[in-house]
Amino acid sequence: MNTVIRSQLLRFSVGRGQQFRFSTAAANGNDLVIGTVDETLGIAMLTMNRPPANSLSLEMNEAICTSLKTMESNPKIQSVILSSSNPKIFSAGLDVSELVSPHPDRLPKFWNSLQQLYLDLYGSRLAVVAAIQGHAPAAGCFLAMACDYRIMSSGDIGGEGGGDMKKRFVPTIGLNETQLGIAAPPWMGQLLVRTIGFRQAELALAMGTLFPPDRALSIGLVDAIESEQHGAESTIIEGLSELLPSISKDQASNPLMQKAFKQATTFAKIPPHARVASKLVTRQSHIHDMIATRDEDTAHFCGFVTQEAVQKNLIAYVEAMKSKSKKK
Ligand SMILES: CCCCC/C=C\C/C=C\CC/C=C/CC(=O)SCCNC(=O)CCNC(=O)[C@H](O)C(C)(C)COP(=O)(O)OP(=O)(O)OC[C@H]1O[C@@H](n2cnc3c(N)ncnc32)[C@H](O)[C@@H]1OP(=O)(O)O
Repeated sequence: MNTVIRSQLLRFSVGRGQQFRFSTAAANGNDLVIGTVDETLGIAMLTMNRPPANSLSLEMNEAICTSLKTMESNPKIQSVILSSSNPKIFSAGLDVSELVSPHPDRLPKFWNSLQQLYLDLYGSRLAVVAAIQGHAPAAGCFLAMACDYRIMSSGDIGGEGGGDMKKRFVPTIGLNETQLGIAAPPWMGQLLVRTIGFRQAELALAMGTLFPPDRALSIGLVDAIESEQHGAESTIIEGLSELLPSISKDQASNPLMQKAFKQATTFAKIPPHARVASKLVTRQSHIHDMIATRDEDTAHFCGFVTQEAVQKNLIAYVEAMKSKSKKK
């Protein structure tokens, strides 16, 4: 957590399938985010790459924002696929270690970076397609909701275990904050209301419901579900392989990724001014409300998270998470 990460754009080359990367001084030496662009098709791919769970730290939030802004600054790019290098986790939401015994200077900075991520993603001029291959709890769900289109994996046989005892892998999505003893911030909760409607959101927020793919589809939390059983070589779509970063090349025959690619291509063909104007019609008021209450929201968050009772819940939650992971 104390590792200082320099997030700096090293190389941004455009053209078919060329990549740009973020240099990070993280202990594991990994790039937090990998971006690729294809100017001919007008689409880009932003792959989250923060093992083990793509949780959102201050540096991760900033890396996503910087990457998105860089893509936006290229007038030839109209849409972007937001994906994960982890085939089972889209994003596990906020990095809980940012919330436990937080440093008083870092906590507001962290929250500001999340607010900025919301503003940049929800208000992006680009059409963003979320390729949700795995779990998307809490702020992972928020990330997906801030996109323009969501495609979720239907889950598959053979996700875990081996031989005849293979278990079915079923990813889930939702704002489960109440299960952690915290509440989703108002703007995040409102995003759920805007996505699935008042009553469904009211219930889901109170219960902290994590929805499996079929339920997420039926309530409109995602727009499509797709199997991840890789198709035959012949079903490979031109351009996708080049757009995938080198760590995800095996995803070219993944039907979910193919669907995301087709959707991004469709978005890229819509006259951009009309598409962006229509996006503002539905999103501008929510963005303005958030900006107007931003400082208040930060103060509220910092006050809420540092309460003794909340810290106690969070510590117990993190311990349970770690012991579950150790038992595997
Ligand atoms: C009344 C007034 C209200 C006002 C409100 C005002 C302000 C609001 C206040 C607070 C709002 C705060 C908002 C919070 C939103 C959030 O996002 S909180 C984070 C919530 N995230 C979760 O709960 C997810 C936890 N993780 C999981 O459930 C699972 O890991 C998974 C994603 C389903 C994946 O499961 P799987 O079995 O595949 O993997 P593991 O569990 O073994 O995990 C692997 C590895 O990853 C680490 N990890 C997982 N999640 C996180 C995380 N969120 N942060 C950090 N690290 C995480 C896990 O520990 C394992 O690591 P390892 O032990 O090193 O292997």
